[in-house]
Amino acid sequence: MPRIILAINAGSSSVKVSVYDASTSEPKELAGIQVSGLTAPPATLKYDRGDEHIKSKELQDIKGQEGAFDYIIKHLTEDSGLDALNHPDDIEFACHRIVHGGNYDKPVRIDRDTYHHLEKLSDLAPLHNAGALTIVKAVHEKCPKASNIAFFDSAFHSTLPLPARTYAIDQTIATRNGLRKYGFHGLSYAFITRSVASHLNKPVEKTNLIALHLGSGASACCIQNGHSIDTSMGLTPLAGLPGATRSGDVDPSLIFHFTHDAGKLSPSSTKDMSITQAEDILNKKSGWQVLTGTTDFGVISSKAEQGDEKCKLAFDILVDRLLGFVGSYYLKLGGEVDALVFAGGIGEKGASLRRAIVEKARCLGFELNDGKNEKPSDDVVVSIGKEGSKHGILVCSTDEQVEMATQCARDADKLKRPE
Ligand SMILES: Nc1ncnc2c1ncn2[C@@H]1O[C@H](COP(=O)(O)OP(=O)(O)O)[C@@H](O)[C@H]1O
Ligand SMILES: CC(=O)OP(=O)(O)O
Ligand SMILES: [Mg+2]
Repeated sequence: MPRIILAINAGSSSVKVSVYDASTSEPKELAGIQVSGLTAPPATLKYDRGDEHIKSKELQDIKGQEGAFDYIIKHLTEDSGLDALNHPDDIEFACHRIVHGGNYDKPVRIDRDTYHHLEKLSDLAPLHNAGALTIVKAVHEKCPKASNIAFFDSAFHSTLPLPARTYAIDQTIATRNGLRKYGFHGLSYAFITRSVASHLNKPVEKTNLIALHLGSGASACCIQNGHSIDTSMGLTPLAGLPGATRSGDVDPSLIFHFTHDAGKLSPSSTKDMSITQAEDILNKKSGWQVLTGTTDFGVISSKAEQGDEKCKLAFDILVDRLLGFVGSYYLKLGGEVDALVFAGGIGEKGASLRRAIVEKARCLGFELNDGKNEKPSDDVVVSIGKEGSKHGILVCSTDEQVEMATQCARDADKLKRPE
Protein backbone atom coordinates (compact mmCIF):
# COMPACT_ATOMS: atom_id res chain seq x y z
CA MET A 1 0.00 0.00 0.00
CA PRO A 2 1.42 3.42 -0.88
CA ARG A 3 1.66 5.96 1.94
CA ILE A 4 -0.76 8.72 0.90
CA ILE A 5 -0.31 12.24 2.27
CA LEU A 6 -2.81 15.01 1.61
CA ALA A 7 -1.35 18.51 2.04
CA ILE A 8 -4.09 21.09 2.56
CA ASN A 9 -3.66 24.85 2.25
CA ALA A 10 -6.92 26.59 3.17
CA GLY A 11 -7.05 30.26 2.27
CA SER A 12 -9.85 32.69 2.98
CA SER A 13 -11.36 32.17 -0.48
CA SER A 14 -9.83 28.92 -1.72
CA VAL A 15 -8.84 25.40 -0.69
CA LYS A 16 -5.73 23.91 -2.34
CA VAL A 17 -4.91 20.22 -1.85
CA SER A 18 -1.93 18.23 -3.15
CA VAL A 19 -1.78 14.44 -3.03
CA TYR A 20 1.59 12.73 -2.43
CA ASP A 21 2.85 9.19 -2.43
CA ALA A 22 5.41 9.15 0.38
CA SER A 23 6.39 5.48 0.14
CA THR A 24 9.92 6.56 -0.80
CA SER A 25 12.06 9.19 0.96
CA GLU A 26 11.02 12.14 -1.28
CA PRO A 27 7.24 12.54 -1.52
CA LYS A 28 6.05 12.26 -5.12
CA GLU A 29 3.17 14.51 -6.16
CA LEU A 30 0.34 12.49 -7.71
CA ALA A 31 -2.26 15.23 -8.16
CA GLY A 32 -3.10 18.83 -7.31
CA ILE A 33 -6.61 20.21 -6.91
CA GLN A 34 -7.87 23.68 -6.08
CA VAL A 35 -11.37 25.08 -5.49
CA SER A 36 -11.29 28.90 -5.63
CA GLY A 37 -13.79 31.76 -5.56
CA LEU A 38 -15.54 30.63 -2.35
CA THR A 39 -16.33 34.24 -1.39
CA ALA A 40 -17.47 35.25 -4.92
CA PRO A 41 -19.48 32.30 -6.35
CA PRO A 42 -19.55 30.38 -8.58
CA ALA A 43 -16.54 28.51 -7.23
CA THR A 44 -14.07 27.24 -9.84
CA LEU A 45 -12.07 24.02 -10.08
CA LYS A 46 -8.46 23.55 -11.15
CA TYR A 47 -7.15 19.98 -11.34
CA ASP A 48 -3.84 18.52 -12.49
CA ARG A 49 -2.95 14.84 -12.56
CA GLY A 50 -0.35 13.63 -15.04
CA ASP A 51 -1.60 14.68 -18.46
CA GLU A 52 -5.08 15.45 -17.18
CA HIS A 53 -5.70 19.18 -16.65
CA ILE A 54 -8.93 21.00 -15.77
CA LYS A 55 -8.77 24.79 -15.69
CA SER A 56 -11.37 27.23 -14.30
CA LYS A 57 -14.34 24.84 -14.45
CA GLU A 58 -17.37 26.47 -12.79
CA LEU A 59 -18.88 24.52 -9.88
CA GLN A 60 -22.43 25.03 -8.62
CA ASP A 61 -23.61 24.91 -5.00
CA ILE A 62 -20.25 24.75 -3.26
CA LYS A 63 -20.68 26.37 0.15
CA GLY A 64 -17.66 27.47 2.14
CA GLN A 65 -14.48 25.57 2.93
CA GLU A 66 -16.36 22.47 4.08
CA GLY A 67 -18.32 22.22 0.82
CA ALA A 68 -15.09 22.70 -1.13
CA PHE A 69 -13.38 19.92 0.82
CA ASP A 70 -16.34 17.52 0.29
CA TYR A 71 -16.10 18.18 -3.42
CA ILE A 72 -12.31 17.69 -3.43
CA ILE A 73 -12.46 14.31 -1.64
CA LYS A 74 -15.20 13.10 -3.97
CA HIS A 75 -13.27 14.23 -7.06
CA LEU A 76 -10.02 12.58 -5.92
CA THR A 77 -11.55 9.25 -4.86
CA GLU A 78 -13.68 9.02 -8.02
CA ASP A 79 -10.84 9.81 -10.44
CA SER A 80 -10.09 6.40 -11.94
CA GLY A 81 -6.67 7.67 -13.05
CA LEU A 82 -5.64 8.17 -9.41
CA ASP A 83 -5.17 4.51 -8.47
CA ALA A 84 -3.59 5.10 -5.09
CA LEU A 85 -6.61 6.96 -3.68
CA ASN A 86 -9.96 5.19 -4.12
CA HIS A 87 -11.43 5.66 -0.66
CA PRO A 88 -11.00 8.28 2.09
CA ASP A 89 -9.49 5.49 4.25
CA ASP A 90 -6.51 5.34 1.86
CA ILE A 91 -5.30 8.67 3.30
CA GLU A 92 -2.72 8.09 6.03
CA PHE A 93 -1.87 11.73 6.82
CA ALA A 94 -3.74 14.99 6.31
CA CYS A 95 -1.33 17.92 6.70
CA HIS A 96 -2.96 21.28 7.42
CA ARG A 97 -1.32 24.67 6.94
CA ILE A 98 -2.30 26.60 10.08
CA VAL A 99 -1.13 30.20 9.84
CA HIS A 100 -1.03 31.14 13.55
CA GLY A 101 0.50 28.49 15.78
CA GLY A 102 1.14 30.61 18.90
CA ASN A 103 4.08 29.09 20.77
CA TYR A 104 4.22 25.81 18.79
CA ASP A 105 7.66 25.51 17.21
CA LYS A 106 7.08 22.27 15.32
CA PRO A 107 4.25 20.30 13.70
CA VAL A 108 1.78 18.56 16.03
CA ARG A 109 -0.86 15.89 15.66
CA ILE A 110 -4.24 17.51 16.21
CA ASP A 111 -6.19 16.06 19.12
CA ARG A 112 -9.05 17.61 21.08
CA ASP A 113 -6.72 19.78 23.22
CA THR A 114 -4.61 21.13 20.36
CA TYR A 115 -7.78 21.79 18.37
CA HIS A 116 -9.25 23.95 21.13
CA HIS A 117 -5.96 25.74 21.63
CA LEU A 118 -5.81 26.55 17.90
CA GLU A 119 -9.42 27.75 17.99
CA LYS A 120 -8.36 30.37 20.56
CA LEU A 121 -5.68 31.66 18.18
CA SER A 122 -8.19 32.23 15.35
CA ASP A 123 -8.78 35.86 16.32
CA LEU A 124 -5.08 36.57 15.69
CA ALA A 125 -5.19 35.40 12.06
CA PRO A 126 -8.65 36.53 10.99
CA LEU A 127 -8.20 35.71 7.29
CA HIS A 128 -6.78 32.24 7.88
CA ASN A 129 -7.07 30.06 11.00
CA ALA A 130 -10.86 29.61 11.21
CA GLY A 131 -11.06 28.32 7.60
CA ALA A 132 -8.23 25.84 8.20
CA LEU A 133 -9.93 24.53 11.35
CA THR A 134 -13.18 24.00 9.42
CA ILE A 135 -11.21 21.67 7.14
CA VAL A 136 -9.60 19.87 10.11
CA LYS A 137 -13.13 19.10 11.34
CA ALA A 138 -14.21 17.97 7.87
CA VAL A 139 -11.22 15.59 7.55
CA HIS A 140 -11.93 14.21 11.02
CA GLU A 141 -15.48 13.34 9.88
CA LYS A 142 -14.81 12.25 6.27
CA CYS A 143 -11.43 10.51 6.70
CA PRO A 144 -11.58 9.00 10.20
CA LYS A 145 -8.47 6.86 9.64
CA ALA A 146 -6.18 9.78 8.71
CA SER A 147 -3.79 11.35 11.22
CA ASN A 148 -4.42 15.12 11.18
CA ILE A 149 -1.19 17.09 11.50
CA ALA A 150 -0.95 20.87 11.96
CA PHE A 151 1.98 22.64 10.28
CA PHE A 152 2.41 26.21 11.46
CA ASP A 153 3.37 29.25 9.40
CA SER A 154 4.74 30.80 12.57
CA ALA A 155 7.01 27.87 13.58
CA PHE A 156 9.96 28.81 11.33
CA HIS A 157 10.24 32.10 13.23
CA SER A 158 10.54 30.51 16.70
CA THR A 159 14.26 31.42 16.43
CA LEU A 160 13.63 35.20 16.40
CA PRO A 161 16.04 36.83 18.88
CA LEU A 162 14.42 38.54 21.89
CA PRO A 163 14.88 42.16 20.69
CA ALA A 164 13.37 41.33 17.28
CA ARG A 165 10.33 39.57 18.75
CA THR A 166 9.60 41.97 21.63
CA TYR A 167 7.33 45.03 21.32
CA ALA A 168 8.20 48.03 23.49
CA ILE A 169 5.07 47.74 25.66
CA ASP A 170 4.36 46.74 29.28
CA GLN A 171 6.02 43.32 29.51
CA THR A 172 3.68 41.99 32.20
CA ILE A 173 0.71 42.44 29.89
CA ALA A 174 2.74 41.34 26.84
CA THR A 175 3.65 38.04 28.53
CA ARG A 176 0.18 37.44 29.94
CA ASN A 177 -1.52 37.99 26.57
CA GLY A 178 1.19 36.53 24.31
CA LEU A 179 1.74 39.91 22.60
CA ARG A 180 4.92 39.47 20.56
CA LYS A 181 6.10 39.12 16.99
CA TYR A 182 5.31 35.60 15.71
CA GLY A 183 5.87 35.98 11.94
CA PHE A 184 4.24 33.93 9.17
CA HIS A 185 4.82 32.35 5.70
CA GLY A 186 7.20 30.05 7.59
CA LEU A 187 6.42 26.93 5.56
CA SER A 188 7.38 28.91 2.48
CA TYR A 189 10.58 30.23 4.10
CA ALA A 190 11.52 26.70 5.21
CA PHE A 191 11.05 25.48 1.62
CA ILE A 192 13.04 28.46 0.27
CA THR A 193 15.93 27.96 2.72
CA ARG A 194 16.21 24.23 1.96
CA SER A 195 15.91 24.65 -1.82
CA VAL A 196 18.25 27.65 -2.10
CA ALA A 197 20.92 26.04 0.11
CA SER A 198 20.83 22.98 -2.13
CA HIS A 199 21.00 25.19 -5.26
CA LEU A 200 24.02 27.05 -3.82
CA ASN A 201 25.63 23.78 -2.69
CA LYS A 202 25.87 25.11 0.87
CA PRO A 203 24.79 23.53 4.15
CA VAL A 204 21.52 25.08 5.39
CA GLU A 205 23.36 26.07 8.62
CA LYS A 206 25.68 28.33 6.64
CA THR A 207 23.10 29.96 4.38
CA ASN A 208 22.24 33.67 4.75
CA LEU A 209 19.30 35.04 2.79
CA ILE A 210 17.04 38.03 2.41
CA ALA A 211 13.85 36.24 1.29
CA LEU A 212 10.68 37.92 0.03
CA HIS A 213 7.43 35.94 -0.08
CA LEU A 214 5.11 38.15 -2.13
CA GLY A 215 1.61 36.71 -2.67
CA SER A 216 -1.88 37.79 -1.55
CA GLY A 217 -0.17 38.37 1.76
CA ALA A 218 3.42 39.60 1.48
CA SER A 219 6.34 39.38 3.89
CA ALA A 220 10.12 39.58 4.09
CA CYS A 221 12.44 37.37 6.14
CA CYS A 222 16.04 37.74 7.25
CA ILE A 223 17.65 34.29 7.41
CA GLN A 224 21.02 33.82 9.11
CA ASN A 225 22.70 30.40 9.21
CA GLY A 226 19.41 28.87 8.08
CA HIS A 227 17.37 30.48 10.91
CA SER A 228 14.86 33.33 10.85
CA ILE A 229 16.33 36.31 12.75
CA ASP A 230 13.70 38.83 11.66
CA THR A 231 10.53 38.99 9.60
CA SER A 232 8.11 41.72 8.62
CA MET A 233 4.80 40.25 9.85
CA GLY A 234 4.11 40.46 13.58
CA LEU A 235 1.57 39.42 16.21
CA THR A 236 -0.76 38.90 13.23
CA PRO A 237 -0.20 38.68 9.45
CA LEU A 238 -1.34 42.32 9.14
CA ALA A 239 2.02 43.87 10.02
CA GLY A 240 4.77 44.79 7.57
CA LEU A 241 4.14 44.93 3.82
CA PRO A 242 0.77 45.81 2.26
CA GLY A 243 -1.08 42.95 0.54
CA ALA A 244 -4.09 42.24 -1.68
CA THR A 245 -6.58 43.56 0.91
CA ARG A 246 -4.25 44.38 3.84
CA SER A 247 -2.76 47.75 4.75
CA GLY A 248 0.53 46.49 6.17
CA ASP A 249 2.21 48.84 8.68
CA VAL A 250 0.38 52.04 9.54
CA ASP A 251 0.78 54.33 12.55
CA PRO A 252 -1.18 52.39 15.25
CA SER A 253 -3.17 55.56 16.03
CA LEU A 254 -4.36 55.94 12.44
CA ILE A 255 -7.40 53.71 12.82
CA PHE A 256 -8.92 55.95 15.52
CA HIS A 257 -8.85 58.85 13.07
CA PHE A 258 -10.21 56.67 10.25
CA THR A 259 -13.37 55.61 12.13
CA HIS A 260 -15.02 56.27 15.50
CA ASP A 261 -16.20 52.62 15.53
CA ALA A 262 -12.73 51.05 15.54
CA GLY A 263 -13.33 48.94 18.64
CA LYS A 264 -16.87 47.81 17.78
CA LEU A 265 -17.56 44.28 16.57
CA SER A 266 -17.58 44.02 12.78
CA PRO A 267 -20.68 42.56 11.08
CA SER A 268 -18.32 40.00 9.47
CA SER A 269 -17.69 38.41 12.90
CA THR A 270 -18.89 34.82 13.18
CA LYS A 271 -19.56 32.52 16.11
CA ASP A 272 -16.07 31.06 15.56
CA MET A 273 -14.24 34.37 15.28
CA SER A 274 -14.77 37.86 16.64
CA ILE A 275 -13.27 40.66 14.63
CA THR A 276 -13.43 44.42 15.26
CA GLN A 277 -14.20 47.12 12.70
CA ALA A 278 -10.53 48.14 12.91
CA GLU A 279 -9.33 44.64 12.03
CA ASP A 280 -11.93 44.34 9.29
CA ILE A 281 -10.87 47.64 7.66
CA LEU A 282 -7.13 47.02 7.86
CA ASN A 283 -7.24 43.31 6.89
CA LYS A 284 -10.03 43.17 4.32
CA LYS A 285 -10.74 46.69 3.07
CA SER A 286 -7.25 48.04 2.39
CA GLY A 287 -4.22 47.16 0.26
CA TRP A 288 -4.14 46.82 -3.55
CA GLN A 289 -7.92 46.35 -3.74
CA VAL A 290 -8.82 49.79 -2.35
CA LEU A 291 -5.88 51.58 -3.94
CA THR A 292 -6.48 50.28 -7.48
CA GLY A 293 -9.74 48.28 -7.66
CA THR A 294 -7.94 44.98 -8.29
CA THR A 295 -6.02 42.52 -6.11
CA ASP A 296 -4.03 41.22 -9.10
CA PHE A 297 -0.54 42.67 -8.93
CA GLY A 298 0.13 41.48 -12.51
CA VAL A 299 -2.60 43.86 -13.71
CA ILE A 300 -1.32 46.62 -11.41
CA SER A 301 2.25 46.27 -12.77
CA SER A 302 1.24 46.44 -16.43
CA LYS A 303 -1.21 49.32 -15.89
CA ALA A 304 1.51 51.17 -13.94
CA GLU A 305 3.82 50.81 -16.95
CA GLN A 306 1.07 52.25 -19.17
CA GLY A 307 0.89 55.32 -16.91
CA ASP A 308 -2.18 54.58 -14.74
CA GLU A 309 -1.56 56.81 -11.73
CA LYS A 310 -3.32 54.72 -9.06
CA CYS A 311 -1.50 51.57 -10.17
CA LYS A 312 1.82 53.40 -10.35
CA LEU A 313 1.33 54.61 -6.77
CA ALA A 314 0.48 51.06 -5.56
CA PHE A 315 3.54 49.66 -7.36
CA ASP A 316 5.79 52.38 -5.92
CA ILE A 317 4.42 51.83 -2.40
CA LEU A 318 5.40 48.16 -2.55
CA VAL A 319 8.88 49.06 -3.87
CA ASP A 320 9.30 51.69 -1.12
CA ARG A 321 8.30 49.30 1.69
CA LEU A 322 10.35 46.40 0.31
CA LEU A 323 13.49 48.55 0.11
CA GLY A 324 13.06 49.35 3.81
CA PHE A 325 13.17 45.65 4.70
CA VAL A 326 15.95 44.74 2.25
CA GLY A 327 18.15 47.55 3.64
CA SER A 328 17.39 46.66 7.25
CA TYR A 329 18.07 42.95 6.75
CA TYR A 330 21.29 43.65 4.83
CA LEU A 331 22.58 45.44 7.96
CA LYS A 332 21.32 42.69 10.29
CA LEU A 333 23.33 40.18 8.23
CA GLY A 334 26.40 42.48 8.32
CA GLY A 335 26.41 42.46 4.52
CA GLU A 336 27.06 38.70 4.45
CA VAL A 337 24.22 37.80 2.10
CA ASP A 338 24.28 34.74 -0.13
CA ALA A 339 21.22 35.84 -2.06
CA LEU A 340 18.17 38.04 -2.31
CA VAL A 341 15.31 35.63 -3.05
CA PHE A 342 11.98 36.46 -4.73
CA ALA A 343 9.07 34.03 -4.16
CA GLY A 344 5.24 33.87 -4.08
CA GLY A 345 3.00 34.78 -7.04
CA ILE A 346 4.28 38.38 -7.30
CA GLY A 347 7.92 37.48 -6.57
CA GLU A 348 7.93 34.66 -9.12
CA LYS A 349 6.02 36.40 -11.93
CA GLY A 350 6.68 40.10 -11.34
CA ALA A 351 9.72 40.87 -13.52
CA SER A 352 9.18 44.64 -13.36
CA LEU A 353 8.91 44.63 -9.56
CA ARG A 354 12.15 42.62 -9.30
CA ARG A 355 13.84 45.07 -11.67
CA ALA A 356 12.67 48.08 -9.63
CA ILE A 357 13.95 46.58 -6.36
CA VAL A 358 17.31 45.45 -7.69
CA GLU A 359 17.98 48.80 -9.42
CA LYS A 360 17.72 50.51 -6.04
CA ALA A 361 19.75 47.79 -4.28
CA ARG A 362 22.61 48.03 -6.79
CA CYS A 363 24.59 50.15 -4.29
CA LEU A 364 24.77 47.06 -2.03
CA GLY A 365 26.19 44.85 -4.78
CA PHE A 366 23.03 43.32 -6.29
CA GLU A 367 23.03 43.25 -10.12
CA LEU A 368 20.46 41.76 -12.44
CA ASN A 369 20.86 39.71 -15.62
CA ASP A 370 18.02 41.44 -17.52
CA GLY A 371 17.39 38.57 -19.94
CA LYS A 372 17.08 35.98 -17.16
CA ASN A 373 14.91 38.33 -15.08
CA GLU A 374 12.43 38.73 -17.93
CA LYS A 375 12.22 34.96 -18.55
CA PRO A 376 13.38 32.80 -15.64
CA SER A 377 13.31 29.05 -16.39
CA ASP A 378 10.85 26.65 -14.74
CA ASP A 379 13.39 25.24 -12.26
CA VAL A 380 12.52 25.43 -8.56
CA VAL A 381 15.41 27.88 -7.98
CA VAL A 382 16.68 30.11 -10.80
CA SER A 383 19.54 32.61 -10.71
CA ILE A 384 18.64 35.97 -12.28
CA GLY A 385 21.77 37.81 -11.06
CA LYS A 386 24.63 39.06 -13.22
CA GLU A 387 27.57 36.66 -13.25
CA GLY A 388 30.40 37.88 -11.01
CA SER A 389 28.24 40.29 -8.98
CA LYS A 390 28.79 40.51 -5.23
CA HIS A 391 25.49 38.91 -4.09
CA GLY A 392 23.17 36.39 -5.75
CA ILE A 393 19.61 37.12 -6.86
CA LEU A 394 17.27 34.14 -7.13
CA VAL A 395 13.67 33.34 -7.98
CA CYS A 396 12.28 30.38 -6.00
CA SER A 397 8.98 28.67 -6.93
CA THR A 398 7.96 28.12 -3.37
CA ASP A 399 5.55 25.35 -2.38
CA GLU A 400 3.99 25.21 1.07
CA GLN A 401 2.30 21.87 0.33
CA VAL A 402 5.57 20.13 -0.64
CA GLU A 403 7.16 21.51 2.52
CA MET A 404 4.43 19.96 4.69
CA ALA A 405 4.59 16.62 2.87
CA THR A 406 8.40 16.53 3.13
CA GLN A 407 8.41 17.26 6.88
CA CYS A 408 5.54 14.79 7.40
CA ALA A 409 7.32 11.97 5.53
CA ARG A 410 10.52 12.66 7.49
CA ASP A 411 8.79 12.48 10.91
CA ALA A 412 5.97 10.08 10.00
CA ASP A 413 6.63 7.64 12.84
CA LYS A 414 6.51 10.39 15.47
CA LEU A 415 3.45 12.11 13.98
CA LYS A 416 1.26 9.08 13.28
CA ARG A 417 -1.77 8.50 15.48
CA PRO A 418 -1.32 5.50 17.78
CA GLU A 419 -3.46 2.57 16.50
N1 LIG B 1 2.51 38.57 -13.92
C1 LIG B 1 2.39 38.91 -12.64
N2 LIG B 1 3.12 39.91 -12.12
C2 LIG B 1 3.02 40.25 -10.83
N3 LIG B 1 2.20 39.63 -9.96
C3 LIG B 1 1.44 38.63 -10.41
C4 LIG B 1 1.48 38.21 -11.77
N4 LIG B 1 0.58 37.19 -11.91
C5 LIG B 1 0.02 36.99 -10.68
N5 LIG B 1 0.53 37.84 -9.78
C6 LIG B 1 0.17 37.99 -8.36
O1 LIG B 1 0.34 36.79 -7.63
C7 LIG B 1 -0.66 36.78 -6.59
C8 LIG B 1 -0.92 35.40 -6.11
O2 LIG B 1 0.23 34.93 -5.44
P1 LIG B 1 0.15 33.56 -4.62
O3 LIG B 1 1.47 33.39 -3.94
O4 LIG B 1 -0.32 32.49 -5.53
O5 LIG B 1 -1.00 33.98 -3.62
P2 LIG B 1 -1.59 33.34 -2.32
O6 LIG B 1 -0.98 34.14 -1.21
O7 LIG B 1 -3.05 33.57 -2.45
O8 LIG B 1 -1.17 31.89 -2.26
C9 LIG B 1 -1.89 37.34 -7.29
O9 LIG B 1 -2.74 37.94 -6.38
C10 LIG B 1 -1.30 38.36 -8.19
O10 LIG B 1 -1.33 39.60 -7.51
C1 LIG C 1 0.24 34.42 6.31
C2 LIG C 1 -0.37 34.93 5.07
O1 LIG C 1 -0.54 36.11 4.94
O2 LIG C 1 -0.69 34.03 4.11
P1 LIG C 1 -1.27 34.30 2.64
O3 LIG C 1 -0.26 35.16 1.94
O4 LIG C 1 -1.38 32.92 2.03
O5 LIG C 1 -2.58 35.01 2.78
MG1 LIG D 1 0.17 31.98 -0.20
